[in-house]
Amino acid sequence: MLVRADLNVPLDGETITDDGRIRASIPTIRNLAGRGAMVIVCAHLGRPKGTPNPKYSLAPVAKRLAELLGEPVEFASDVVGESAQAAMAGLRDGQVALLENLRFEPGEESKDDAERALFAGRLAALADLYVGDGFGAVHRKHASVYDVPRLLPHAAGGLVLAEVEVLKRLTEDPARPYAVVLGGAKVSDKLGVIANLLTKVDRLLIGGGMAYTFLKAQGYEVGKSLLQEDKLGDVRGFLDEAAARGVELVLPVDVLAAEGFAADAAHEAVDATAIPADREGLDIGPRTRELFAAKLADAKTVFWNGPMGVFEFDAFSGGTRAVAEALIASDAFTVVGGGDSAAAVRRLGLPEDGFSHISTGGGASLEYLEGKTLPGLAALEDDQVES
Ligand SMILES: Nc1ncnc2c1ncn2[C@@H]1O[C@H](COP(=O)(O)OP(=O)(O)OP(=O)(O)O)[C@@H](O)[C@H]1O
Ligand SMILES: O=C(O)[C@H](O)COP(=O)(O)O
Repeated sequence: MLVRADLNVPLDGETITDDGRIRASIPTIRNLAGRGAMVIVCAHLGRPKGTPNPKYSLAPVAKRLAELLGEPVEFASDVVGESAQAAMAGLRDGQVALLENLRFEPGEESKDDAERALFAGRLAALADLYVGDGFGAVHRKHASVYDVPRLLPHAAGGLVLAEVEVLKRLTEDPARPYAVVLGGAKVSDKLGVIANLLTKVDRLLIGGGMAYTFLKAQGYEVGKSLLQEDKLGDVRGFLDEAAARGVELVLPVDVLAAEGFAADAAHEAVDATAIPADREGLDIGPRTRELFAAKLADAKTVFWNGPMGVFEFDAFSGGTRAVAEALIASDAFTVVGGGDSAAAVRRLGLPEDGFSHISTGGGASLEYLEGKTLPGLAALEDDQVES
């Protein structure tokens, strides 16, 4: 049985700094192994772009998976090669193996259908059943997510089913005001969802690395902050659209401007309209924290994706903490989505049960909320196609 999981966890060298996604994957793997299946788990880590790279090896994840399962996990040092074949051949009923990072193979993410299908065929040949349980990756039209379930009898895993159930509540008649808070660093991915979100929400709060493209689009300088120059035109369109629809688009009024990207970088709070040219915005400032908390206080539904700053550095974690605390204090239906956002909540020592739900998917949840058909979910719903 091939299980597509999302084990894309943050690493510091070989140390896993947050194992939330591995923990979230355990119940499905344990359930299947417990019922006697030979379980081959496949997953990606980071964005190695089609070539093997030890920095993105899943080896540390295999070790942690074994610890959490309390059972040995055979780790294959390739994806569909000799090591994977040997791991498959050696599996006994109830045993678990993990393949090396799917994204070491160019076929996994290829835009070319034939190339993807070829790789999918090799992956599918390792098993005779497929379980899609990698919720965080269901928005990717990748071989292991989209093509393999077309080749094998398939089912959705428990994690995917549980995530979809919660997100449905956000799409079907959410209690209003409905606010979405966006941040993080995957700016180009996430700018794409804004156009659709503007048709659904009452308030959109933008912080994190995403905010600087908005500030620049309004004509302000952002110094060395994260900037998606090629999206400035789109962002100007979002600002107009929000105004036309009466959606409140709330941007930072101040930021922590740092001398460089480092934990101990000298920094000060400056107006968002006056970021010095040699500085980099690494967190929202104190006035913005208050503003965002006020905008969240009377919301009845809140979805939050993406940290407000570089929370991995203590000095720049205050904005993320403030948003998290505002959600914890509110009586709204609150959902946090995203590997890093969930990791931030745990790293800051905040109670996970302070939120209605913490989702393992960032981009995946956002695209679901947009009302899009997600390739990985569509593939699980489709009738099986003969290979
Ligand atoms: N102002 C900023 N400048 C640079 N990086 C930032 C800034 N604000 C936040 N980040 C970084 O954004 C990263 C998280 O962004 P990402 O978009 O991946 O979040 P996520 O949606 O929770 O995760 P995923 O989409 O992977 O599930 C963190 O590592 C954080 O340091
Ligand atoms: O971290 C995530 O959001 C998922 O694991 C998907 O990763 P990706 O954005 O690199 O496709």
